[in-house]
Amino acid sequence: MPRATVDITPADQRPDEDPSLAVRNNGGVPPSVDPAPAGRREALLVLSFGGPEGHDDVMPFLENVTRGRGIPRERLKEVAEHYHHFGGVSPINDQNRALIAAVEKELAESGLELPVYWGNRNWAPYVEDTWGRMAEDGIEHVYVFSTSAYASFSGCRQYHEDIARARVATTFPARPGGPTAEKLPHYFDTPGFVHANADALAAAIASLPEELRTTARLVATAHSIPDAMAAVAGPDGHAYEAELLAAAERVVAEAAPGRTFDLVWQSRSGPPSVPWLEPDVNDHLRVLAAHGETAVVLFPIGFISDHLEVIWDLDNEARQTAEELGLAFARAATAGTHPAFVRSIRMLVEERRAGGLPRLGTDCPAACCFVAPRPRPAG
Ligand SMILES: CC1=C(CCC(=O)O)c2cc3nc(cc4[nH]c(cc5[nH]c(cc1n2)c(C)c5CCC(=O)O)c(CCC(=O)O)c4C)C(CCC(=O)O)=C3C
Ligand SMILES: [Fe+2]
Repeated sequence: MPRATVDITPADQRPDEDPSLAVRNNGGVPPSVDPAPAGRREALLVLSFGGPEGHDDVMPFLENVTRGRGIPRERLKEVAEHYHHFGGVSPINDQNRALIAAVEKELAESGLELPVYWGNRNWAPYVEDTWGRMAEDGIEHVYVFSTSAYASFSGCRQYHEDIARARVATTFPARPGGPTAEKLPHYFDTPGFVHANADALAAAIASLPEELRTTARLVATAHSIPDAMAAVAGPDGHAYEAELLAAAERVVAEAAPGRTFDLVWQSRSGPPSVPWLEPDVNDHLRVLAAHGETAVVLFPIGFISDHLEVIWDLDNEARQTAEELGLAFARAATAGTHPAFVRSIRMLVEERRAGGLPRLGTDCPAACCFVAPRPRPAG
């Protein structure tokens, strides 16, 4: 079970009244509960993290990611090395291109005529530029699919802020602010996302030597976040952990019914003095080995593609930890372009176009998941 060491700030004591926060939800345009008006020119935007495309991009990219967030310089140098191992190229960009191609095909096959655009927070194509292009193309409304399935500042609110920033930056005269927007809801519990992860978990279990398949410990992983960020995730706090737990339960129920699993955290950064969600996956493997476990299957449900945090932090670091401990090791793939996942993305769009009830991730309360940027030290 995830640890909860921080008091939840009750929803009614959070700064809901700050109007600037409300403006950041979907760029200040409330999503409609009515069906999409006929004839409106709409698009789908895949909004992602971004990643470097070569050695020279690495440091500027990392500075974009961590601006104002108090990550020590030493940590940046260490993470830069991870990227340099892969020629300075993050796999996330090609993975997003592949996802977009799969979604375009899915939309076309189901008769939904919706152009698909791509924009990132931290690297080209920047979402601000994409927004300008959508405005020029005459797009009036955009459904935003963010490449994170969960609540939290990093996984949800920051994407709302990206949308708001992009709308402010769009000054195209014929359409100031560009298209209106609605961010699609959290999708950790959609059948397609669950099924894609369950398929991958079953395959990873099957990759182990036969005698270990039924006894291997199943370990779900997700990006660690600061305790303070976890405490304010979702309208009542701790939604990041709760949603991950719910997703992992569904995935295990489908892939390995009746078996137990652990949920642990990876890729922590930030100064050691700041508490983040624990245990770390490597520490957890040590505990498992000490308790006589002989095999582990990691399934990184916190991510939707096998990007750097997966292929470095798990396939390299955690695998090495397991080897040192004598634990047999397998790692399940992420959802990627699994057809069931791609289908569920199309269904999210269809659901929003049909109107309907407010959903978390789309209709977030004003201060939901809000974490103030760390103030810079004076002087
Ligand atoms: C919850 C979460 C997700 C999942 C949701 C989502 O996908 O959005 C995620 C995804 C990702 N994180 C990524 C990369 C990085 N994250 C960093 C830093 C941080 N991540 C955080 C959280 C998360 N991160 C946090 C709280 C920080 C501290 C700074 C801050 O408070 O904001 C840093 C700085 C160096 C370091 O400190 O490690 C890097 C380089 C990449 C790209 C990988 C690639 O290139 O393939 C992806 C997809
Ligand atoms: Fe991250």
